[in-house]
Amino acid sequence: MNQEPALRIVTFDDIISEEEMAELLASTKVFNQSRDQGEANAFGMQEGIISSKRTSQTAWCQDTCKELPSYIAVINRIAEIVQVPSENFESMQFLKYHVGERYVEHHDMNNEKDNDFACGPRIYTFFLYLSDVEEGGETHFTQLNLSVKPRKGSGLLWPSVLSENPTVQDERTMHEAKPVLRGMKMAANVWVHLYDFSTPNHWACTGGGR
Ligand SMILES: O=C(O)CCC(=O)C(=O)O
Ligand SMILES: [Fe+2]
Repeated sequence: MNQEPALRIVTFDDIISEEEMAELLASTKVFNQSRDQGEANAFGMQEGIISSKRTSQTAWCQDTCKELPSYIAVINRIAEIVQVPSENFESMQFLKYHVGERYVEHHDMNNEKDNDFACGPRIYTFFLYLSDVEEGGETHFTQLNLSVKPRKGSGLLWPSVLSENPTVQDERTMHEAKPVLRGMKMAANVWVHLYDFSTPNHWACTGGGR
């Protein structure tokens, strides 16, 4: 019998505390215009291109940010939930959306070329909502007709690949960030790869410096 493989999208309350949010955001003052993943060169280093699809601002948790007790605690919490070692995680990426800003429909596993990278494709997204939003700013799964409203401190986990074959994109998790209509949206991505991300990312792997 041909059965649709299972798909679980899970929400978590209070996955990050007020104090942890404050510590992480205080360490990342520089937000840049969001970039997309451009073409990869021969070494697997992707070009970052200013995005027309994503009008938010982005900042990466880097260097001392990654040594903060809050960062380590949150990352360990996520590793425990997804049962994947934190070496397979990209650094946390913070997002800030003002009124009118959004991210159009896309998939977090770019395409099956991501399998060519040493770190493999992104298998999960663990998304953190770092603010409430007065109106708009939902994460909307376009194929599933499912909208998640930002709630400060909550988390959302979804897969980007099929559990029975993690090299194949799960097209059901196409999604968009709806425009913020009132207020401001702060959030963060933690992308989880199939293989070790930290070691190959020293030389080149998807996600480096975007
Ligand atoms: O802001 C959101 O709700 C989703 C953002 C997103 O999909 C992304 O950054 O890849
Ligand atoms: Fe996304």
